[in-house]
Amino acid sequence: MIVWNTLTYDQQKQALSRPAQASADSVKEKVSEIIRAVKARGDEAVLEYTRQFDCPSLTSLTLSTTQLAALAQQVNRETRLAIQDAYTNIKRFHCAQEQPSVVVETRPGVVCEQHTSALESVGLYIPGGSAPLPSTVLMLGVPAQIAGCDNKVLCTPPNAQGTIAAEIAFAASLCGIEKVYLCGGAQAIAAMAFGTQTIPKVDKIFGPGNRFVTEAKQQLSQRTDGASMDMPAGPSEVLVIADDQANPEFIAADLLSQAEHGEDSQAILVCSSQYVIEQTQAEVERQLQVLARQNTARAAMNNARYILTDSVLDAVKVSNLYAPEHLIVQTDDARALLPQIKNAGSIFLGAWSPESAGDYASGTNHVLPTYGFSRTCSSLGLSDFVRRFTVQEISQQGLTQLAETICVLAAAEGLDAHKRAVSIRVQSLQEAAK
Ligand SMILES: NC(=O)c1ccc[n+]([C@@H]2O[C@H](COP(=O)([O-])OP(=O)(O)OC[C@H]3O[C@@H](n4cnc5c(N)ncnc54)[C@H](O)[C@@H]3O)[C@@H](O)[C@H]2O)c1
Ligand SMILES: N[C@H](CO)Cc1c[nH]c[nH+]1
Ligand SMILES: [Zn+2]
Repeated sequence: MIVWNTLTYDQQKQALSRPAQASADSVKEKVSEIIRAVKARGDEAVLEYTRQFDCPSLTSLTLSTTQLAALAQQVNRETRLAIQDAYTNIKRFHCAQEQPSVVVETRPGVVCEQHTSALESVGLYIPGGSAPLPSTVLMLGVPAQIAGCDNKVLCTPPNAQGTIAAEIAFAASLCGIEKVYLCGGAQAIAAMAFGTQTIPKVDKIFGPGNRFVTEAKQQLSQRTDGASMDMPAGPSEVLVIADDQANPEFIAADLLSQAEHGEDSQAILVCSSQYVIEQTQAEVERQLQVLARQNTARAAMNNARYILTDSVLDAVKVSNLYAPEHLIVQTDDARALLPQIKNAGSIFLGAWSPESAGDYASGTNHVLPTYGFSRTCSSLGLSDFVRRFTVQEISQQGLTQLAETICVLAAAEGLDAHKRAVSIRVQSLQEAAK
């Protein structure tokens, strides 16, 4: 247990350091090598890496529409209904995010508009290294479908048998996704950014992934021949703020729910009660015993932090410093803390709002910024799948009214041609009026 108010500034930084960044340099180098290979050799390189990391016997990167439909058929009724229910809630929440066009007459005859249009071609990355994530298909596919993106390209790593989980195929079919490719990791991101003989080039790439995926997104977003990216959404993080009223069993379950994603997941409890921290630690140990992914969760819990603060408000300050992907608030009046919370990808208020609800079915998006990027990046939403553009239409009267302001500002900037583009019009109006 870490007692926050005894730490120096450097110790506080250390207490909130993220495990996934430790090996960043070797990951950077490996990812650069993969990107270079995909750029130079296209499909051949993607296939080579996919054989190396995912499926040694793979012969084709494509999953045909017939194969996709056959896989989707294999999903049992219970799972099918659950995927459909989650789809409905996610669709309801994301449909409500639609932005109406803005039309404003800033002064008579000067009409300014803002509209949106769907991105034409989007790449959806669905993680599959450690667990296939059909829920992520919904989180990316639903907003892409609502926005009306014409081209939806999905990449996900194949399993050792050279195929994908039936649930991924079913979720993809619900979202109207027909182009599915069997590749993962940095090679999949590079393939969608550059385009290969088989995999179409896309304008923007979405989706979470491990450190190789996240690094590839970062590197490719900085290249003129790359693609835009949604956000850095890497290894899962959860931070729980709790007080002496919180239930240690619930807290432990929430910490473990993210720890089981991967060894580099991070779980942090910041709590104003030493008793609750100690009970939670004991409970984590008890619950670990029965988890199927006990080894992964245990390894991640080695990076867990239990931080004792003087008050709940101090706990919020610690959380703001860390800027977690997910923040769960299990305190007496959780909503009352909301105005103090500055940085968090998605916030879960109260004892009955576990993070798993947002991961699967409540309706919010589970693709969220990690590594502290929740300070500046938003959780994924409909607006990420559209671009905004403005339109203006100015009448003779409108331009005449604006002319002096424009001409004075253009002169102040020493840009004569700008000034002339207005004055020439105003003069023509004055001459016509003579
Ligand atoms: N932040 C979010 O919104 C969010 C949402 C869902 C999942 N996640 C995270 O996504 C991650 C999924 O990771 P995953 O590993 O299960 O699947 P993944 O699909 O992201 O990664 C698997 C791929 O990693 C590549 N890879 C593995 N070892 C490699 C190596 N040594 N060198 C180069 N490439 C290598 C392989 O190409 C493989 O196909 C988890 O960390 C999970 O926490 C985050
Ligand atoms: N918690 C993950 C985001 O960090 C999303 C997820 C998918 N499936 C289960 N959980
Ligand atoms: Zn999760």
